[in-house]
Parts: sequence; structure tokens; C-alpha cells
Amino acid sequence: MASLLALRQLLGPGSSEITSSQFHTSSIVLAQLRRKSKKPSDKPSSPPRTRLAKSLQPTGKAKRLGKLEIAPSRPEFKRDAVPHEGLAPQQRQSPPRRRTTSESRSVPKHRAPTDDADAEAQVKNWAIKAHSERVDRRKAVARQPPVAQSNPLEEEFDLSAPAASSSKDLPIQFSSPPLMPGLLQSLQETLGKEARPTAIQASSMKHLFNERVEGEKYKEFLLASETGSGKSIAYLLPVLQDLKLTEHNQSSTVAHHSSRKPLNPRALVLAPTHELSRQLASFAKSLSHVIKLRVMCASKANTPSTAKSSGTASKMKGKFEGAGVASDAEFVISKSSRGSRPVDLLVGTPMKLLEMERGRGWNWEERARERAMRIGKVKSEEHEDIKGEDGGNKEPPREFWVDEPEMGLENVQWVVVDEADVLFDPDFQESTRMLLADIAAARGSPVPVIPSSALSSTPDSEATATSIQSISYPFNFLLTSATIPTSLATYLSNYHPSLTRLASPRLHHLPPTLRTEHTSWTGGNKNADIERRIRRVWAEDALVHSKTATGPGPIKLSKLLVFCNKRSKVEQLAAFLDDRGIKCVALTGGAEARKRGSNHHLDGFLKTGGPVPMGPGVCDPAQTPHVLVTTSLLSRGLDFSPMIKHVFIVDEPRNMIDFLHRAGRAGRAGEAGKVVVFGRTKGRGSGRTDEVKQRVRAVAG
Ligand SMILES: Nc1ncnc2c1ncn2[C@@H]1O[C@H](COP(=O)(O)OP(=O)(O)OP(=O)(O)O)[C@@H](O)[C@H]1O
Repeated sequence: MASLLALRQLLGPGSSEITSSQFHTSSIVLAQLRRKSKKPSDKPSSPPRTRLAKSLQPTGKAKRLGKLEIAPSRPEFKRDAVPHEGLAPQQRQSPPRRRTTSESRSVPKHRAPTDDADAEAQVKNWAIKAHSERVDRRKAVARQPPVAQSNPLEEEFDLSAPAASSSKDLPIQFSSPPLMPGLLQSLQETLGKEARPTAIQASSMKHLFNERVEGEKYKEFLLASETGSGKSIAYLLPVLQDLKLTEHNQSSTVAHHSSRKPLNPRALVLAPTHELSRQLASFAKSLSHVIKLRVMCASKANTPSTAKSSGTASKMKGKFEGAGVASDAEFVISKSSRGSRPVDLLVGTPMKLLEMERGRGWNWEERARERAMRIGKVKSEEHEDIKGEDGGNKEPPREFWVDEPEMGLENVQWVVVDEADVLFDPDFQESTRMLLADIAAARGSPVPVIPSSALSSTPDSEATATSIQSISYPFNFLLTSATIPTSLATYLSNYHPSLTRLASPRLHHLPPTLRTEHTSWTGGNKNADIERRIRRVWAEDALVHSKTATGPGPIKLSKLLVFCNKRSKVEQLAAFLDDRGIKCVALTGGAEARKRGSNHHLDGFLKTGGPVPMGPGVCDPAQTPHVLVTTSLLSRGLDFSPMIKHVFIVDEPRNMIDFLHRAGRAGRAGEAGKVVVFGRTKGRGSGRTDEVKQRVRAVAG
């Protein structure tokens, strides 16, 4: 109850809807009322570029097959949130307004003293009149009944669609379902003994630990819930438990298939970035240390796969072997265990895993051709022939070689696609689907490879609908994300009609403990505005410290995450802040620091199980970085430290999906947080800011 009150306090009027047990019912009624009362002209304009799925209900021919289950609302995390609200120093009274240039101009310079006095009195009267008009206007606005906030995403994503959900059936404790003792022990060591499952974890425990249903060989599930709601645990627990239970059944298969490849994982987790892969591998390792499963991260180094930097397969193996157990989640195969003790869980990006499976260099030729085409160097064959006959200097054909594959896929029982909307977007989907198809083929049940152009088309006629051939992978297939765009929902409905969708009631909303603030540029130097806001955060921390500290000691200043849209902006802002005595980490896609093959470049920002660093200078933002400036690169999946209470969004978010992920790096696991969105409140661009405000309000509700 205490946490309910705290949340209501944080969220203000209307928050009872999301924190009380009536949330689900009331949101259904509200959504129905809104739909009934809405005229077509009331429709909010569609979000730019990416659209969120309107419903997770399967569409088209899938309508009869798939299931959707929405977990009932419940207080997500056990511990009470500590609100950051109300601790900010009172805002200074705004200084007396100066005369505008037009006002000054309206008073003639050379006048008789009486004229001057008159003019001044007149200006004063105008000012008083204008002020009283402003006050009246504000009062009138305050008197108006609050207008119900229309939520554009409610139009996009309709959770009130008929769903079979029953709060009675969902486990309320981690010990409720048959979670094996070793796994429960590691979980309690990681989260504390008091931890209770979140909505999505409870749903996953209900469905993913079940024995397989007769006739259904493999599980196919989508887990969809807001950022920071514990999806990693929701999929890792069932996967790890199953891997442990089937460890011995597997050994015969492993021996049979174990080919000559050094790695034969039984489960794969795909993630879009190396940083996320490393963090997930590290987390999976901490969950599996008691049950003794082997977890490995494929993202050893973030080096590009070019011929120049290549090594042979044996060199690669040598690197793995020689490295020992690396500091963060790079678990390596020792010579003695190779072949006899396969890796249980391997985490990596689809490209990296493909490279391990097909051999380093498998796509060099194709990439070189693409590159040549891009720079206009490809000539037609006839042209080359003529040139050859003419004795022109024909370049010798470049030779490409492919290293030996390091990984066999025959034993893969589970595939988890984390951040599924990214891994099925145009940038990643080719490698993701290629890898999935390779696993299916390696396991003896090849699947059709659908051309990308046909992927997200909606079947509009009966004939088209029947021509779509659903895909049935010969392994357990889990997808997870905090946002489900229409393209992914359509793809899943078309090609995975029997997939069960598990959703939390706050999907496509900000976490309840994350507050929003809109702040206006002053019209001067934007970097200086950002600096000022950062220093205000630290002033608030100092105030809290002065009220709560029991003895002398350094003030622990919170850390901040600043999201920009462009690399150049990241570099420029970081340089400005550094100049002003605020040490920053600036991280963009091409940063040198990313090539080191560890997450040390994010030390102090990412959540780790290890001890919090102490020592001189650690609490001083001039000596230890307290600000991380980045692009959307780090907006996906990464679990940031609870020390990050503020996320600054200084460029207009590209779409609401991007916004939800960026903002969701704070306010995780029930921690209090704030997202500060910068924009213009006056003049050019203020219209866009208003639009952003409305959208943000909608996802915050
Ligand atoms: N039941 C729980 N009780 C307390 N803390 C939890 C619980 N489940 C997860 N956590 C913690 O919540 C944090 C966020 O978890 P996780 O990274 O899995 O969220 P997520 O839903 O995957 O977020 P995102 O969508 O941003 O990837 C982690 O630090 C995790 O340890």
C-alpha cells in the first residue's frame, strides 16, 4: 500500500488508474468509451516514421491460432521507490521584466519632463493591464475541468482487445512454480530474498515452465513489456532451467553431432549490440553459477570483419584459448573441455554468430562487390573482356578466403531474440533470418527463406493469405521487446501464427516511477543550457545530502545520460562540458573505445553485480565522468546503474519508440527517475515541441 501511495504521489492525478488493481478494468472501460465517442476528425496524427502495433492480437489467417495474454496489473517491484520530487530548491523569482525594444522605442528620447512622466505612467498602466489579463487568463484555464488526455498509442496498441488473462493463475513468488533450487538461490542472491516476479516474469513462469503440450514440439512466445520490467529474467529463467534439466539427455546428442567445431551451444541469445551482449552474458552467468551452466559471450571484440584484420580460424581459437576467463562475461573454452563440454548458452549479435558459424570472411566477397558497386568501380563483363583482349591492364581478381567455422548449430534448443523489433528491422533482419534458417537447416528441418520485400505485407485477400507459408522452427523460439511496431506484429501474425503473445498492462508506456519534465531552451547557447540543467540536478543532490547525511562524507552526485541524435552533436557537447569542468564519456558507433572487446568504456554507468568504486575523486564530476553523452546506440536493452536518475533528451526524438527506449534507461526496476526533454516553448519550432509534449504525456499516463 505504501508503494501505491508513493507512486500516486509521483504520478499525480489519475495515477490510481495505473497503480490500483482496477487498472485493467478502468483502462478497458476508458478505451471503449473513447473509441465510441471518437469522430474520425478527432484522430491524432500518426506518429512519424515508425508505428507501434495497434494490437498484439494475431491478424489475417492467424486469427484463429495465436493467443494473447495480458498479465494483470500489479505493483511491479518489491522495494518502495524513493521519489526525487520536491527536493529541488525553490525556483528563483523571475527578475523584473525589462522593457522590450519596441516599448523603449515607443517612448521618445527627447521630451519635456512632464511628457516623460506621462509616458512612463502609460507604460506602467499597460504593464499592469497586461499582467492582470495574464492572471485572468491563467485563472480561467485553471477553472476549466481537466481535459481527458487522448493517448495516441492507445489507438495504436489496444490492450483492451479480448484477452484471456487470469490473475489467479499467475505465480506471485519466484518459489511458486517449480523453479529449481539452484536457480532460485542465484536469483535471490542477485535480486534479494524479498524480490517478487514482475507481471511479465509471472506470465513467463506460468507458460514457459510448462511441460510441452501434446503435438506442440517447440515453444513460440513473444514477451512484451515496458523498459526495465525484467524481461531478461523472464526469458533466462525458463531457458536456463530447461538447459539444466536436459543437460544429460543432450550429452548423447552432443557426442553424436559434436562435429569438429569447438563450440556447440544449446541456446543462443541474439542482441543488437556488443555492449548488450556482454551485459546479458554477464547477467546469465550470475544466474547460472549455482547450477553450473556455461555461458559465453560471442562479442569478444568489436572489430570489423575485414580481410585485413582477419586471422585464421586456428588463430581465433587460439585467442579464445589464450584469453582465460575475461573480466566481463567472456567465458572461454579451455583446451581440455573442447568437444567434451559444450557451451550451454551463447550470447551475441546475429552478424557475429553468423561469422562463427559460417567462418570468418564468409561474406567478404559479397561485401567487397557491394562496396565496389557503391563507389562505381564495377564494370560489365564485356567491357572487361574487351579490355583484356586489348591488352589493357586488367587487375588480377582479388582472392577471398573463408576461415574454418567455429560453431556448430545442431544442438541449439532455444533461440531468444532480444530487442526483437530491432533485429527484425531492415538493418538487421537479413542476418537474423539467415542465422535462424541456418539453425533450422543444421537441425535437419530447413525452413523457406522469404524475400525481405514480402515480409511485412498484410494479406489483403484470401488468396494472398493462403499463399503465405508459416514458419515453424525446430527449436524453442522466444522474442522480446518493450515496443512492438506494426511491421513486427504483422510479420509475426503472417509467419508465426501460433506464437503466443504475453504482454504487460504498461506496454508502450513509460515505467510508472519515471517522471517527465519539459524544459525550454533559453535561446542562447544550447550547450550552456544543458550544463545549467546538469548542475541543477547536482544542486538537488546536495540538498538531499544536507537533509539526510548523518555524518561528514562526500556528496554522492547522481550520474546522467544525455541522448543526442547525431555523432557530431555528441562530440561537440562532450567537448563543451569537458571544458566547463564536467568530465564526460562520449560514445558513438565508431568510437575507438568500443573496439576493446569489453564494457569497460561504460564503467560507472552500467549496472554491475560488483562493488561500487570508491576512492578519491570518485564523487567529483571534474575527475570521474558523471555524464554519458551518446546516441540511440545505447538506448536498447542496457541496464544502467540506479545512480542514473536523469535522462536528458536534447534533440527531438525521432519517434515514440526511440523515445520510450531512451527514456527507459532510467526509472528501472522500480527506481525513481526523470526524463528531461528539451525543446522550444516560444517562436519557431514551438509547435513541434507541443506535439512532442502531447505524445510524451500520452505514453507517461
Ligand atoms: N522481480 C524483480 N525484482 C527486482 N528487480 C528486478 C526484478 N526483475 C528484474 N529486476 C531488475 O530490473 C532491472 C531491469 O531488468 P531488465 O534489464 O531485464 O529489464 P528489461 O525489461 O529487459 O528492460 P529493457 O526493455 O530496457 O531491455 C535489472 O537490474 C534487474 O536486475
